[in-house]
Amino acid sequence: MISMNEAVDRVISRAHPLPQESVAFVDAVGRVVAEDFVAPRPHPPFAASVMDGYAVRSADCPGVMTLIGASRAGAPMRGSGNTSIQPGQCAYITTGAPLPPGADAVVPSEECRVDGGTVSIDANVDAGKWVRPVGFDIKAGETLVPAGSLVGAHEVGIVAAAGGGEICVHRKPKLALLSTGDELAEAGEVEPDASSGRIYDANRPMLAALAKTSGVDDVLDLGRAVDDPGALASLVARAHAEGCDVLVTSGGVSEGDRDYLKEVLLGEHGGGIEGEVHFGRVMMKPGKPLTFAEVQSKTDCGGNKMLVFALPGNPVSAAVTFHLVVVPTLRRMMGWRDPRLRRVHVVVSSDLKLDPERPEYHRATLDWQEHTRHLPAAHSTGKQVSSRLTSMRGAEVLMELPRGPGMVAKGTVVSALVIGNLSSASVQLPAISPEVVR
Ligand SMILES: Nc1nc2c(c(=O)[nH]1)N[C@H]1C(S)=C(S)[C@@H](COP(=O)(O)OP(=O)(O)OC[C@H]3O[C@@H](n4cnc5c(N)ncnc54)[C@H](O)[C@@H]3O)O[C@H]1N2
Ligand code: MOO
Repeated sequence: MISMNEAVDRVISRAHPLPQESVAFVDAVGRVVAEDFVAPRPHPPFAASVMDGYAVRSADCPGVMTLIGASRAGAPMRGSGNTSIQPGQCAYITTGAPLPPGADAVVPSEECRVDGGTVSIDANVDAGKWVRPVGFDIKAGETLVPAGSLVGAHEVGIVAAAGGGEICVHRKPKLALLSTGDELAEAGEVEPDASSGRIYDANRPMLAALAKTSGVDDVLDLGRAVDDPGALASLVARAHAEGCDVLVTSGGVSEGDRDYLKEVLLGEHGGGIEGEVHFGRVMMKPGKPLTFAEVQSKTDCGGNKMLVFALPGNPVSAAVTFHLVVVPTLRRMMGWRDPRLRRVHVVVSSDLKLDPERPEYHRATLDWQEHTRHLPAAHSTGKQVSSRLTSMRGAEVLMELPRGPGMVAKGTVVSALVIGNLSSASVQLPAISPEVVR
């Protein structure tokens, strides 16, 4: 059986960045830039004041100057005849307004005495003081958003400041989702009778939400399928025919007499598809039967290959394996340069029993406490059985625990993969001033 690290390597080696497309910059949030976005013009496009005050010729200061006009943001100084500042003259100016020709500095209004039509300044003023020259913030031709960057709100603002336009980004993958199992009922539907052996489908809504939080919005919902090989084959074929880049299924990949998915992916049950299963078991917990395959049309062998992740049916196994292998795949297709989950070090906050047979991804929430110094404390989410989905509640990391025997003692530092949004993690540290850091 391969290790999880080997599984991730195999998956990433078969996921390729999708072709690029141009989108309006406001629609590029969450996308990865495929070609550098370069500033077409400088910012500011004119020398601009940093303060509300008076635009002067520095050589005139200290001194008394005649006020000849005003330059306001959006309303540069204009006038009949000569609008440039001559020796002995100055102009009122607001923050962001163009510096009038002839002036080379700005003096804040608090440092000026205004008396009718004259302005007195008592101190020396350096040329360039309180002025942002042309291109001070952004130079023309400067790379504003380099290829490989993930576009967020700040990048949108930067591109807007440069005049907006289209950004060249990688296409996002189209993902199909399918739950399998005779026992599944749709959440929200009438409660199944306990004697029917039916349970609600937790995986599809959860995986759809995980796809969304991973940045994928084009999702083909294939619904729930009964454990019938022909029906499964035609649904896999449909996902391929509809141009899905990735298909994620759950259930039906273990050893039961109705676990047909591996055979279906190999093309043994029709549907006009054939496939290659790259691995069908991984030495890890939870999610040992995790299966990864590539499927293509039998009649068009040179056509697109769809990556298929057949996740185990147990809901925790489905969630954990989605994070471990599907998220890096989606990231790679969206153009991420480093698509792997981020690894951090954490301090275990209670004794944890190791699994004697398989390395385990133990779910935990984090909090930063003074006594753990610079590392966060990781609190187990409790019983880790793969059917107990509440062990995923609030989970921010998957601690990478080795195979047993024995335990990991409270206070031990272990590595953990980040699956949550750490900006909402519980942080209890006092602020540190720079002197303390030194
Ligand atoms: N003889 C063996 N049996 C099992 C093995 C094994 O190695 N040998 N592996 C076990 C492990 S580990 C796992 S994990 C499960 C995975 O099995 P499947 O992927 O075939 O999943 P199912 O049997 O279809 O379902 C397992 C479990 O999960 C429930 N389930 C399925 N789908 C959903 C859903 N959409 N929402 C909520 N719950 C779901 C299902 O009812 C079962 O209880 O196999 C072990 N067996
Ligand atoms: O690998 Mo399974 O997820 O232990 O139940």
